[in-house]
Amino acid sequence: MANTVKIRVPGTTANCGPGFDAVGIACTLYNDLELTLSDEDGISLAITGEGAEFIPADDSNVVIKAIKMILNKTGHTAKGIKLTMVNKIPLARGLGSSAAAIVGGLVGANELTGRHFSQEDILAMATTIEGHPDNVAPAIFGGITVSIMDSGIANYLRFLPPADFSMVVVIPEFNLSTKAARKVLPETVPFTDAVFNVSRAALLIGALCTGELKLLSHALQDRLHQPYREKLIPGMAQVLSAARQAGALGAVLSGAGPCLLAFTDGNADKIGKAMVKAFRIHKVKASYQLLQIDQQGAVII
Ligand SMILES: Nc1ncnc2c1ncn2[C@@H]1O[C@H](COP(=O)(O)OP(=O)(O)OP(=O)(O)O)[C@@H](O)[C@H]1O
Ligand SMILES: N[C@@H](CCO)C(=O)O
Repeated sequence: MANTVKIRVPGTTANCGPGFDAVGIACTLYNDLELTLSDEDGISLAITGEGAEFIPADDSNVVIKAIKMILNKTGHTAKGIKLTMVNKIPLARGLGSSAAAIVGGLVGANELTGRHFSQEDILAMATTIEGHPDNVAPAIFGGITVSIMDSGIANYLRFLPPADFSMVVVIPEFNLSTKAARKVLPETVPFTDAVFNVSRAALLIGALCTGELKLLSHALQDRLHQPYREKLIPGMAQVLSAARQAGALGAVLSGAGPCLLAFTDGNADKIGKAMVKAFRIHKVKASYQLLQIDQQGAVII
């Protein structure tokens, strides 16, 4: 007995400035997975593309963890897992590589074991593995998502904006794990900073829902995580400022970094080049890509 499924999962950009651990956007950058469950004992893994040389081939691999979670919950008897991955999402750069890996494993295993779980169940399982819902929600549902945790349960809102905008992501040549980027965050923040972020996060969702893109210059501001993470990314403030000067609607740290992301309704190449140049001044090699919002989330292909 062997059955196979192919899954495509988008990368995601989380936080979007003030929406720390809550807001996420699915992006047109994808990992492809092919999963086979069989009676033959053992795990076999073939990875090409981003991070192929760093991804573990044992039970510590988050895709395998995700698959096993579904097998355990369904009592499925498969002994063998064969996985082929073609990765386009760079690892540990702030574009949701771990969320895509987890969601790919869950969606694929769910498909092969009889679709016992809804997308909401997948969100709950993915959040348990990832630790926070802001990347896994858009990886599952596509579009823009706002997620909250209530007594350990993830709830979400998913929407598409009425106005067109693109995202210019600048990818530096070094990586930064989410774990390391969370270690620099404080346990408490000043009340004024909390108010600063609550007001901007509310404005951000309002601006995106109504298409009032000119509000993004205010709405993307953040005091909860970016100021603390700046020291981990040489030139971060200058690269974000270069994006704004080149005409971006606003610019932020993507996820936990180190990628930096500019929102734009034009001038994408000018913005990308200005950001890469500003990184270069700080001796950081970087490249840029133009991304749109992915509307589908994870799909079986
Ligand atoms: N395709 C993959 N297969 C297996 N494991 C992966 C894959 N992609 C990422 N990972 C795991 O996830 C880790 C990176 O996750 P991390 O949360 O640090 O960064 P990220 O998800 O890329 O960025 P962010 O969460 O800021 O968007 C890798 O070191 C690896 O262990
Ligand atoms: N909200 C998460 C996103 C990265 O996983 C963080 O900023 O740490």
